[in-house]
Amino acid sequence: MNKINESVLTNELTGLPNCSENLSIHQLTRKITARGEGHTTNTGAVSVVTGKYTGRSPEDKFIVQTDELKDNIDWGKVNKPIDQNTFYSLYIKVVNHLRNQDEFFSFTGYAGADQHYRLPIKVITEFAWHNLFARQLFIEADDNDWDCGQGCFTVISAPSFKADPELDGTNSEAFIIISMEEKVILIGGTEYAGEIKKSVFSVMNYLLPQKNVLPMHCSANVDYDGDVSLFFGLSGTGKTTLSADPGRLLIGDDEHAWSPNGIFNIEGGCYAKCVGLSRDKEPQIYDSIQNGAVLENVICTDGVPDFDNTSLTENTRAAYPLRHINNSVVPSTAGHPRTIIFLTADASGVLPPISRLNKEQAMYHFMSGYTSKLAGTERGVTKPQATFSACFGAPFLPLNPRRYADMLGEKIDKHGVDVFLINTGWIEGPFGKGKRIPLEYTRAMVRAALQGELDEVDSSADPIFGLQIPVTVPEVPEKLLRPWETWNSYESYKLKAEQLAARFHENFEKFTDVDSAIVNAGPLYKPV
Ligand SMILES: Nc1ncnc2c1ncn2[C@@H]1O[C@H](COP(=O)(O)OP(=O)(O)O)[C@@H](O)[C@H]1O
Ligand SMILES: C=C(OP(=O)(O)O)C(=O)O
Ligand SMILES: [Mn+2]
Repeated sequence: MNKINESVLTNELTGLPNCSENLSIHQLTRKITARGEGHTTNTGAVSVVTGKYTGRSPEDKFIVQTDELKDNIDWGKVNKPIDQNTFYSLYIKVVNHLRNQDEFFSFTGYAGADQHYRLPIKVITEFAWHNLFARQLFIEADDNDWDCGQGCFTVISAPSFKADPELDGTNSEAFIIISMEEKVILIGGTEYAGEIKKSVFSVMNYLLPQKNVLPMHCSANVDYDGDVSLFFGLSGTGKTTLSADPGRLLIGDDEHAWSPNGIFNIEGGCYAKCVGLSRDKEPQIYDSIQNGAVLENVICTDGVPDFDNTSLTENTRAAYPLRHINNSVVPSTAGHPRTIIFLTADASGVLPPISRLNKEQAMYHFMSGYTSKLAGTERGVTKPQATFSACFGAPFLPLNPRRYADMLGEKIDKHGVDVFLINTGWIEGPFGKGKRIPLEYTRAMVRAALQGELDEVDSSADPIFGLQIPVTVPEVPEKLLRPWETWNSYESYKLKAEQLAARFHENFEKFTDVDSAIVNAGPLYKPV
């Protein structure tokens, strides 16, 4: 028996008279307004603010270190160890904190749309709105269908419980602690709902590889002939935006897994960034913010959201279930991908807007995970910050990135997948300095790649990065395709590009024992 069961807290939280279980969307919405947690908007969404924490807090995230995990987890800056006793004493405090509330909430459902691989989860929250978030983001069980099976994971979220770092062994008042052994995720001190979904994703990134399933930080959609595409990318690179496509069916916007049977969504809902959201540019996302959706940190006046107001954060969010998008696939499973797109938001304006990757380049760029952290998603990031985030999702990977990369490589090979690198970042030239490449052009490039329109198009070689750039893409100004032509001077382009290439090489040094063909698929330019 484990320590939690032995403790005085044998009574589970659920089952207590003050625990409201599996309330409906309507009931939760009423609770949220009655308890003063938030307001409803003109479209029936719920609007809440999260206070101090408006993005993820990576410094506050820990994994409980046990003998079994010692050699399995890739310990370091992302996966910081915390000892079992520290976890247990904090767990007891948090549970008591919840038990002492007049009311708290519980949702039972699943992570994983494929019945063979799904993980039963329980999300126990102090706030009604976090429970609505969980209901919308995870997968609902059919009535009476929920089966804890071989082990349910419990997420406990108690934002008003603030840790004392000195006493409790945390980094700050906020903490996100994962115990794989106890199957518990303990969250306190922060109200940002993204912690709930991304910590479950971290758990899936640990569990699924054991079942020979590859978890992926990507969105997914499928055309009407069944051709599946994946869009990998770190936060803000366009997974949610670009996967919402009226011409294709949405499978999911953020977390998927690839099994021997095909792909499946880990979640049942989407979590879209809302900064600058307009019906004109992103109609599907805009129209999903209806009854039961949750708006986080969006300023509303008389119930009308102002998506241009970033006074609380750049990282404003909307959470809604997949069924709010009319062309979505629920249950969200599909076949093997035919095309994979790596999204990168290059802040230095030197990566081409689209290039085709051969197999070795695909591996090289997946392992590198070059992009920028965008303002707001992580605490302390206020402007685009270049980063190498392995597998385009380093913050969520408990295992060594090689595990995931090797699995992806095998699958790309086996299924003959086409891979493209698309830069959704900042470009020099025609649209003004410091502007992101217009969304309409990125969409046109994605369309061309997915419809096979680039298969017959010649390509030109990128002089610094060695990427194959299509010479033309329908509906995209030709000049935009080759960054060295958009810069005012070739020399300044070259300098910047060489600097970035050098960073690629430097970052890749951490990968030892890699096939030389993959190492050589990096940038052509090498610093002397
Ligand atoms: N060229 C572009 N491609 C994709 N997104 C863009 C582009 N230009 C601006 N954006 C904006 O960037 C944000 C992308 O965020 P999102 O799709 O939520 O990323 P992710 O899901 O990867 O975190 C959206 O707010 C979108 O409107
Ligand atoms: C929710 C997050 O991810 P994304 O922006 O990819 O949706 C996050 O990183 O906190
Ligand atoms: Mn997203």
